[in-house]
Parts: sequence; C-alpha cells; structure tokens
Amino acid sequence: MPPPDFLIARYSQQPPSIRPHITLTFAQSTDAKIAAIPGKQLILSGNESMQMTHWLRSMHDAILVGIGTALNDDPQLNTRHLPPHSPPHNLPRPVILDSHLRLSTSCKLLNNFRAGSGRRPWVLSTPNQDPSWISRKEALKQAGANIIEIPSLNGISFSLNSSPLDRYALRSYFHSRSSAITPRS
Ligand SMILES: NC(=O)C1=CN([C@@H]2O[C@H](COP(=O)(O)OP(=O)(O)OC[C@H]3O[C@@H](n4cnc5c(N)ncnc54)[C@H](OP(=O)(O)O)[C@@H]3O)[C@@H](O)[C@H]2O)C=CC1
Ligand SMILES: Nc1nc(O)c(N)c(N[C@@H]2O[C@H](COP(=O)(O)O)[C@@H](O)[C@H]2O)n1
Repeated sequence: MPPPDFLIARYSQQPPSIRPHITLTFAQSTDAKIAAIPGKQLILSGNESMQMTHWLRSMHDAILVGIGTALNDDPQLNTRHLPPHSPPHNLPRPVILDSHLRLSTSCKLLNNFRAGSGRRPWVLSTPNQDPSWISRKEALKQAGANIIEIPSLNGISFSLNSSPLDRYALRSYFHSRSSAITPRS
C-alpha cells in the first residue's frame, strides 16, 4: 500500500535542490500545548493523524529530535502504525541532538537497532575531553550508536544544508518538533 495521494502529490512537487528537504511537524492541543509534565509523554494525535505521521516518516531519509524528547518519550520513531508491506516501508534514520551524551544505552532506539528492527541511531554531540563524556561515548558506541562530533555554540551548531551531515547523503529530514530546535539557515 503506497502513502495517501495527497502526500505523494505534495512530495513529488519538490524542485531538485542542493538543500535537503525539511518537514517540520508537531502535534498540538486545542489550547496550544505540545508537551505535558516533564517525564510524561503526551499523545495528542488520533489514529488517522498518527498514521499520517508514520507515512511521513516512511517518506524521509532521517528524523531529527532533541535529547529532551529522547529522554522524556523514549521514542521509537518507526513506521509501526502502517499496514504491513513487502518490501518493508522505509525507516527514517533517527538523528538525536545530544551535546552531553545523555542518551540511555538501553533506549528503545538502540534496542530496536540491536534487534534488527530499526536503523542505527546517529547522535550529534560536541567534542569533549571530559573522561565521563568519553566513557559515555564508548558505552553508546558499544550499544550501537553512531556518534558524530560537531563543534558547539549555544547548542550543537548544526546547519542542515552545510554541515557534516551532508557527507552522509541525507536529503530529507522529518523534524518532530519540540519548542527547542531551530536549525541555522
Ligand atoms: N507534540 C509533539 O509533536 C512533540 C512534542 N515533543 C515534546 O517536547 C518535549 C521535549 O522538549 P525539549 O526538551 O524542550 O526539547 P528537545 O527534545 O528538542 O531537546 C532540547 C535539547 O537538545 C539539545 N540540543 C543540542 N543541540 C541543540 C540545538 N542546536 N538546538 C536545540 N537543542 C539542542 C540540548 O540539550 P544538550 O545541551 O544536553 O545537548 C537541548 O536542551 C517532550 O516533552 C516531548 O514529548 C517533542 C516532539 C514533538
Ligand atoms: N504525531 C505525533 N503525535 C503526538 O501526539 C505526539 N506526541 C508525537 N510525538 C512525537 O513522536 C515521538 C514518539 O514516537 P513513537 O511513537 O515512539 O514512534 C515523540 O518522541 C515525538 O517526537 N507525534
């Protein structure tokens, strides 16, 4: 089963570009909230909206979240709400902004990767000589994460059109948006 026509129409209209295509999405309550009490995941989307999110995930190379979301929600960022398909639906590459390497080695993203049901997560972090950062880096690498070191200026200074990420040929990002992340243009 392909994605719904309105999504195919929308995404086939993209002009060829040297910049990656970025889709920014968030679910919002009727009183304009996107998150609840820290430490508690808030599910706002109904079934149809969630399915659309998962179709969008299947149509992008990567999905970007901040470490706050990774710690709070322990997300999977996969396409499990879509009907089974052979070959399987495309899974987006999880990309996590995490300067201090706070990601848990037992998070679902790494568990799924090790179980063969998710892509290897890429963790964007800030180079650091602190022994505890180095030891967390080794632990996360052992757990399956790909750690990409990017210099930091008030958070990771990533720019989706001219950053080290370009080297990895990701041409489309699905940004599950929190309030915090704003890429530099
Ligand atoms: N309703 C919805 O659709 C969605 C809701 N959410 C909710 O949002 C909440 C999390 O929000 P919050 O913790 O504020 O934000 P994020 O999840 O975006 O995490 C922000 C953290 O990411 C790290 N970071 C590194 N580089 C950057 C950068 N360049 N720009 C911004 N952040 C960077 C920083 O931590 P450090 O300094 O340690 O690197 C920063 O504190 C959760 O409750 C989650 O459920 C999230 C996504 C979608
Ligand atoms: N589409 C959508 N609706 C909501 O109500 C949400 N809370 C979110 N949140 C985003 O999806 C991530 C969870 O993904 P999994 O279900 O674990 O695959 C969460 O971390 C937010 O990025 N999205």
